[in-house]
Amino acid sequence: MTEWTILGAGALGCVIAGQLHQTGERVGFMLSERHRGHFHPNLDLITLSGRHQLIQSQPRFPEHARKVECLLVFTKAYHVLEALQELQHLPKSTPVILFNNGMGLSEQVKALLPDNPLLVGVCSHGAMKEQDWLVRHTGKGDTWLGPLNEAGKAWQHLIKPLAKALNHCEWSDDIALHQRRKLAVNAVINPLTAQYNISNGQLAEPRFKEAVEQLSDEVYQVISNLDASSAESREDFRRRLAQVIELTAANHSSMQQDVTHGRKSEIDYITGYILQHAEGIPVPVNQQLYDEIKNREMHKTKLAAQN
Ligand SMILES: NC(=O)C1=CN([C@@H]2O[C@H](COP(=O)(O)OP(=O)(O)OC[C@H]3O[C@@H](n4cnc5c(N)ncnc54)[C@H](OP(=O)(O)O)[C@@H]3O)[C@@H](O)[C@H]2O)C=CC1
Ligand SMILES: CC(C)(CO)C(=O)C(=O)O
Repeated sequence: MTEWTILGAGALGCVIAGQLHQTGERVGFMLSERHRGHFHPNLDLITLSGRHQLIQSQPRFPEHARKVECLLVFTKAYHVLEALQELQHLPKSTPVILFNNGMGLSEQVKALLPDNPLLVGVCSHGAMKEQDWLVRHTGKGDTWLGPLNEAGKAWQHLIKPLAKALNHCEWSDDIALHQRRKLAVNAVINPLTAQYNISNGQLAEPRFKEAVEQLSDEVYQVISNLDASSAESREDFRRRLAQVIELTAANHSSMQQDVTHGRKSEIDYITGYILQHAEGIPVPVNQQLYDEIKNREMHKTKLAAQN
């Protein structure tokens, strides 16, 4: 049986590890330097039903990379390249699956790991880290898996154990389509909730109607222009967006949480991707939100450096 190595033992990585462990899969964590020399308790996962599930796992560090059989990457988008670069002994035959939100990393990962089978996972489960090694599964979702390069196409069979563990996992030869659709939703919900410091559900209030409409129109135009042949209709996009807002109404988006806690956000890979691919389509609301969130990040970094 293949062992799944989770690179990025944060909220989502721990939830997926817990789900895999529950169905009898072998799971290991590849940890960051921050954890070296520290005590590693068992992972405590609070399931959707509120039960505590303790997961025993062998901690690994980059020098153990040659033993990795299948690598699932759950770091934030801005840590993916750095985290992969540390795994110098990763076998060329090991499949690597990227689960980060946002887009714009594919070409750099392909250049970094030209021989490995590369895949993308698009996952809409919800997860929240309550403290180190205490993680809550906050919502069930779908998972799509697909190839990022030619070698990745041979790994379709991975969907079977993933579907068993995660409730749903389907293969898509056009995984970029699923990435773009998720990006479009994130590009509306995340920066607005971060900027106004609100929960996802508050976006449905009348005071945000105009902002949501303007931003979703800009995002829709840019995303549909990327591949007109697979574009959904504007109405379908609006319906899907409203559904996510409703289903995650009580949640705070990842960007809202990052910005309020003074952490770096994934804005460069979400709104930044929209700005980079606008190709002449006017995107003033995206630009304004991008500038404001980047300013706040810069201000927090300066304050942290002074302290
Ligand atoms: N949380 C969610 O509900 C969802 C998240 N996503 C996406 O999944 C990705 C992960 O999100 P989330 O789990 O919330 O993020 P977290 O910040 O909770 O977890 C990221 C983890 O990556 C670890 N990490 C960073 N650099 C390295 C490294 N060099 N080596 C090993 N580990 C490293 C961090 O380690 P440490 O801090 O311990 O050093 C941290 O534990 C993001 O792209 C997010 O947008 C997608 C869908 C839902
Ligand atoms: C779907 C959404 C907006 C749920 O909060 C999300 O993916 C995120 O917060 O990054």
